[in-house]
Amino acid sequence: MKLNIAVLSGDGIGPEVIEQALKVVNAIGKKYNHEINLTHALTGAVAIDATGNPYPDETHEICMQADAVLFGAIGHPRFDNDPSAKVRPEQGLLAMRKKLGLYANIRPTLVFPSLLHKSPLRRELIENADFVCIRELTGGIYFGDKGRNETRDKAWDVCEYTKPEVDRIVRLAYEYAMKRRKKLCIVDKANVLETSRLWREVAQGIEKEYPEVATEYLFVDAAAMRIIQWPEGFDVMVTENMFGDILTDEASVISGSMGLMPSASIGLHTSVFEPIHGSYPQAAGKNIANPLGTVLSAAMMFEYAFKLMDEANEIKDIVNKSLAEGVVTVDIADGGKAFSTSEVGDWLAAQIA
Ligand SMILES: NC(=O)c1ccc[n+]([C@@H]2O[C@H](COP(=O)([O-])OP(=O)(O)OC[C@H]3O[C@@H](n4cnc5c(N)ncnc54)[C@H](O)[C@@H]3O)[C@@H](O)[C@H]2O)c1
Ligand SMILES: CC(C)[C@H](C(=O)O)[C@@H](O)C(=O)O
Ligand SMILES: [Mg+2]
Repeated sequence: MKLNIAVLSGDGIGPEVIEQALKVVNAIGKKYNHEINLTHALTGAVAIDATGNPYPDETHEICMQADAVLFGAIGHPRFDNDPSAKVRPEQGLLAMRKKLGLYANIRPTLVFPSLLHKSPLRRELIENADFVCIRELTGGIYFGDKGRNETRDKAWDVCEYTKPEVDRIVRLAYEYAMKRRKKLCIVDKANVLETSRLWREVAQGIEKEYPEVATEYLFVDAAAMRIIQWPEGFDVMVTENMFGDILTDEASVISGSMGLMPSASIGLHTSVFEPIHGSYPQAAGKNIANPLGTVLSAAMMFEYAFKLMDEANEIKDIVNKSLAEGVVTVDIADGGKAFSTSEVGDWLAAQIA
């Protein structure tokens, strides 16, 4: 098969983790006889430096033409520490999500048997945890009107959702739950927010169409608690944009490292596959970042974008093998030998060959 992949490495550790994922993608391509065509494009701080725009039109065109996008991470401390910056790397990520219509961000919480000891949560609490957060990705407070008054001593970010936006993501979550253990938790703040009351109203209508699915409604504060108190109680969770952002970083603690968590963003145009972590600037250029979240995002790309399950499963298997054999970066080395980012990538690719 011909697989045309747009590669947006971005900033910080982005290029380092993407390089490892590409070693794996190329090895899989070779083994399974796929023609892998990679087109690299700029986004984030590097795109601002080169073009003034964090998501240039040319990058968007490349993404639109591709079969899938593999995305590293964006963000740079020089913007994080400058509240008055007019253009920011994060705007590039948001523009990409909006322009590609990526309304559903699928973030599985992965529990690896060989890493149970790395989680701050007790083994018996997490060993059976297996849930997926479906995060709405193109609406809410991220995309509403934002601004300052003339004297710049008042600021606002408006949270908005329309019925069709809620309808499509809740339906997607129900369909997802139907293929799993048929449990759906709808996370909102309907006791306070009007947008959440719209979510609940829409969800209650759709709930009737899925009598086989056990539906539960939780307020986001209670959900945050439940994630660490009883994670195995969840199967599929669906929530709005910002709640999903925060809850999935929290859930990454269960797996043992933020560097392990993959995601798939799907919607109207080309799907994007990216780890949930950021550009981790403290580690940039040091060859220490964990590449497995990006490698597992590549596995999700084979599964969701190309429907190539053998390839996806082989990637997941070799990641499990690397964890079991201790071929891991410092964040999960647990005092044992820590391999560099590139050594882990080389090892994974060599297993496939
Ligand atoms: N999707 C994205 O591109 C994305 C996501 C989150 C944050 N950001 C941006 O990244 C920059 C840094 O943000 P931050 O520090 O809040 O979040 P971050 O995810 O970059 O890092 C938070 C912490 O997670 C751990 N971590 C993250 N990635 C890791 C990896 N691959 N291996 C091992 N440990 C890892 C580290 O302990 C790190 O200190 C900011 O500019 C932010 O806007 C981008
Ligand atoms: C960098 C930021 C805009 C982004 C988000 O909040 O969506 C990030 O935290 C993520 O989770 O992908
Ligand atoms: Mg985030």
